[in-house]
Amino acid sequence: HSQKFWSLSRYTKCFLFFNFFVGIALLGFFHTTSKNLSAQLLVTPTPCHAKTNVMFLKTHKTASSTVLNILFRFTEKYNLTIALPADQRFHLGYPKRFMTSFVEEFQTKGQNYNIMCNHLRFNPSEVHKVMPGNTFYFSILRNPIFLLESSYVYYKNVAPAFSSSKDVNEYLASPLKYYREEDYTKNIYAKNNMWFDFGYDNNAEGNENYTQEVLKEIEQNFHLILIADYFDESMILLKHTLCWDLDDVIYFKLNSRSNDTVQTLTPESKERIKTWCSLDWNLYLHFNRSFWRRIEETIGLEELEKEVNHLRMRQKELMETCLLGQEAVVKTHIKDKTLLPFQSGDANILGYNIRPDLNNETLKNCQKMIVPELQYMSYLYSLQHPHKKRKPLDLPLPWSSSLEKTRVPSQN
Ligand SMILES: Nc1ncnc2c1ncn2[C@@H]1O[C@H](COP(=O)(O)OS(=O)(=O)O)[C@@H](OP(=O)(O)O)[C@H]1O
Repeated sequence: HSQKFWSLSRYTKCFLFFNFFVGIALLGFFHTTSKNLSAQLLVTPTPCHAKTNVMFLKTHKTASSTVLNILFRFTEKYNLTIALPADQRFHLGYPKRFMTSFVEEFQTKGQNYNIMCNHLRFNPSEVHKVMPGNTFYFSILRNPIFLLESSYVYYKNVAPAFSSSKDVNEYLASPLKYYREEDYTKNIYAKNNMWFDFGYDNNAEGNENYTQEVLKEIEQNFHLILIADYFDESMILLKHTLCWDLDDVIYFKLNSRSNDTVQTLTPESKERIKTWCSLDWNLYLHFNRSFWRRIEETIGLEELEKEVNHLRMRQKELMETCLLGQEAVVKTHIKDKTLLPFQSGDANILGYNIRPDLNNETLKNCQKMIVPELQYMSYLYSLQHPHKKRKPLDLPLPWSSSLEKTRVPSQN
């Protein structure tokens, strides 16, 4: 064969060589194209279904009211059922460990709730009786340094450890002077409050074995732990994990304070919080690490940044549409008193004013983004339990004045 080939004319040989190289080039082209195609098929996410059975453990002073508002709006948008506090209660029995009897109509509804998200102290066996088997469990943590300062101001009149000290720095200089374990139920805000909310002993000795065991248990009970200090990143991770739309996690920051009611922690105080609240500190460090690991393994940092930017753009757009002045205002500047957030301790909790020129539909959507927790919960309660006595809330609700005509919980 090789002899035959060499006896061919120069032109024929050139022609054959040319064909040979074109063939190789085409082969290479099709090979890479098909490789790209199959790679594309591999990375194209299989279409997912939005998860609608969700339990959120609402921890204290961790941006959890903002998450609650997101979940309340989601409940309404998809016509879901929600496990709300029974009778005249505003919480699901907190600080008692959760019991099914704290839920309105549990006896008749059984395991037929989609959402549960009001304050409760976690108690897995009882929570599991209320929520369906395929429920998604998540919660949120905040850096204990900022959390403790926020709690100090907000629970100043509730926790004896706080009310008996002058300010947060004085408290942290010698907490044992003010913190008495006998005041157990009222002092929960003054030491390892997140640990307590997850159902554990906030006064426990934090040895390595015990801490690791608790962390493992929390990992088994919860599918996701968000971090309030990276709230927007948390919302993107939540959206991806639950297969929700971007608009489902757009929010306005709720329950924040005026700057003049924020106390400045000294560097020493900041260090002391790490030891005084060492259980919470370890909890935070552990889940902050797993939060970022999860992001890297799923969304990736580059995509995360893109989506966080989208979220902020959409949030800005909605703030321009909805809000007068486009920012939170102090309580005395809130014009519509039905939108006044609950005030507590030394904190001046901020609220919002809605633009006066909105059409009905937009007005309603905007109001839902800023209506404070107690008002929104009472509204959902009267919708889901129309035959029950209304929650004892003084404030009529902006979009259903006929439903709401009852009295306020006392403000301290
Ligand atoms: N989106 C977002 N990002 C970051 N931080 C936020 C957000 N929303 C609320 N917050 C801050 O969370 C604090 C209120 O927490 P909670 O709503 O959990 O409080 S409560 O326990 O329900 O009373 C409160 O903290 P402080 O202002 O330090 O008190 C809020 O400012």
